[in-house]
Amino acid sequence: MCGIVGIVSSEPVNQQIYDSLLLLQHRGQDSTGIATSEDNQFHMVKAKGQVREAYRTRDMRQLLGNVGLGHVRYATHGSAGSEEEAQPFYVNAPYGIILVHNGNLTNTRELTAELYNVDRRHLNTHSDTELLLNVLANELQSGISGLSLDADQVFDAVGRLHERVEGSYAAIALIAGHGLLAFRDPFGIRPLVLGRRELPGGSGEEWIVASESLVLESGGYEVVRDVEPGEAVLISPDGWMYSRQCAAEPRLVPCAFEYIYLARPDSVMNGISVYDARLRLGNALAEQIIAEAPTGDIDVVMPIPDSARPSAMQVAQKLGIEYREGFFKNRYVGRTFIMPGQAVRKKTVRQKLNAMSTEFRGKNVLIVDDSIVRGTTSREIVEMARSAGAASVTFASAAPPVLYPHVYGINMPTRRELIAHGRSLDDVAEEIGADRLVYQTVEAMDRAILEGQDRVTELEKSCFTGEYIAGRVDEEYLAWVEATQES
Ligand SMILES: O=P(O)(O)OC[C@H]1O[C@H](OP(=O)(O)OP(=O)(O)O)[C@H](O)[C@@H]1O
Ligand SMILES: NC(=O)CC[C@H](N)C(=O)O
Ligand SMILES: [Mg+2]
Repeated sequence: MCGIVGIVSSEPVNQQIYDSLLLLQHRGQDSTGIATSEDNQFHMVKAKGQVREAYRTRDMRQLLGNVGLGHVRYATHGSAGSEEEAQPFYVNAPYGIILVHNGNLTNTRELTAELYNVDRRHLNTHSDTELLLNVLANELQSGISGLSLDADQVFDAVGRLHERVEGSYAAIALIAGHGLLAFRDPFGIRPLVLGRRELPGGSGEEWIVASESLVLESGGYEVVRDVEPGEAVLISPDGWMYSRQCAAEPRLVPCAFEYIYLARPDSVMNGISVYDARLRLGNALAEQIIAEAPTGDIDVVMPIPDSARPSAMQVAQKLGIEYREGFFKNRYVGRTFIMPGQAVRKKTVRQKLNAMSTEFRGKNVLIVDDSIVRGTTSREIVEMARSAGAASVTFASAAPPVLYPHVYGINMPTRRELIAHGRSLDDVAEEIGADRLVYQTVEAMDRAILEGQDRVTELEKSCFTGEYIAGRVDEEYLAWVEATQES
C-alpha cells in the first residue's frame, strides 16, 4: 500500500507535497519521491527510507514549480530495497509523463510481453508501476495526431488503459505542459480523494488529489469528493478541472483492509469514516466474544497499539470490562507490518512494544488487535503478556482470519506465511500461545464497515474469502506470485 498526492497551484508546491507525504507515511516506509513541473521541465528527487530522512534542503530547493506529486512506497511488486523502483517513474514521450501509483497490477507478465513485443517499449525495472506508466504513455501516443492534446484524448487513453490493465491502481500523473491527471481502477479498490481550496487574498485556487482525506483537512482543503472508480480527473496547469468516467463497467468495491488497518482513523474513504468503521468492528467483535468465549473471568481489555485502539475501546465498553493500556509503544519505530522482510518485522515488534508488568500481574487479560496476518505481532505480544505475569491471555481479532494472499496492494503474497492458512482456530491459538482466540466473522465485518450508508455495498475482501474480483487471479497466478515475490 502506498500513499500518493498531487497538487496544482499558482504557487510553489514542494513544501505542501512534503507535508502531505509526512501525513501519508503510515501507508509506506520503503522509499519516497517528489516530482514537480516548472514550465515544461520536471524536477524529481527519490530516496530510500522515510520522508523525514529522505529530503535535504537542497533537494527541496530544486523542486521548483506550481504543479507536483509525491509518493511513499510500501512495495508489493519488485523489490522494497530498490532505489530504482522508488516512485515516481518517468517516460519522455509523449510530452513527458511522471507517474505515481498505489495498488498492485496482476497481469504484469502479459503487460511486460505486450509492451516489448507489440509496443516496442523498454522496461528497466521489475516494478508494476513502470508498466502502468508505459501503458498510459502508449495509449496517449496512439490517440494523438499533431501536437495538441485535449481532455477527451486523455480520457480516451485512460479508457484504453482500463481495458489493458488488471489489478488495482489509484494513480496520479503529470503530463508536461498539460497538467495533472488522476485516475482510479474500475473497482476503486485503492482510495483517491479530490480537494480544492481558495488561495489567501483571492489569488486563485488550488487542487489536490491524495490517498486519504486527512491530507486535505490538514492542508485546509475542502473535500470535493472521492475520484469515482474508473473515473479520470484532469487539472490543467492554470487550474481548470475536467473529469470523465472512463471505464465501461465501473463498480465500487473498496479494499476492506484500508478500514481495518491501513488508513489513518481520521480519514473518510468512499463516504465511510475509518474511525467509525473501527468502532463498529469493535462492537461486532464484542458480540462474537460473548457468543464464543466465557468472559466472566476477564479482568481487563487491552489494545495492541496503535491500530486496534478504537475497536478495543468498544469491546471493553460492550463487555462492561475495564479498558487498560498495558503495552507501550516506542513512537520512533514505524509500523511493523509494512516493513520488508520477516526477520526485521519480528525484531521490531519487541523494540516497538513493551508490556508494563503492573498491568498484567495475576490478571486475566483480553488483548484486542485489528488483525492477525502472519502472527508476528500476536506471538510476541502473548509471550510478553505472559512474561509480564498475566494469568491468562484471550486474544481477539477485529478482522476475520486472513486465509488467502492479498494481490491488490497489501504485501501478503504467499499462503504459507499466513498464520491462519490451513490451521484450525485451536491450532492458531496454540501457535500464538493464547488460551483462547476469537475472530470476527466475515459477515459481521462486512456489516460493521458498511453500516449507516448506502454508497458502498460491497468490499474487496479476497484475503478472507479467496474470491478475487479484478483480473485473472487463479491457482496458477498465486503459485507464480509465491514462487517469485519477496514476502
Ligand atoms: O499478524 P501480523 O503479521 O503481525 O500483522 C498484524 C499486525 O500488524 C499491524 O500492526 P503495525 O505494527 O504494522 O501497525 P500499528 O502500529 O498501526 O498497529 C496490525 O495492526 C497488527 O498489529
Ligand atoms: N503498495 C503499493 O501501492 C505499491 C505500488 C507498486 N505496486 C510498488 O510495488 O511499488
Ligand atoms: Mg498493530
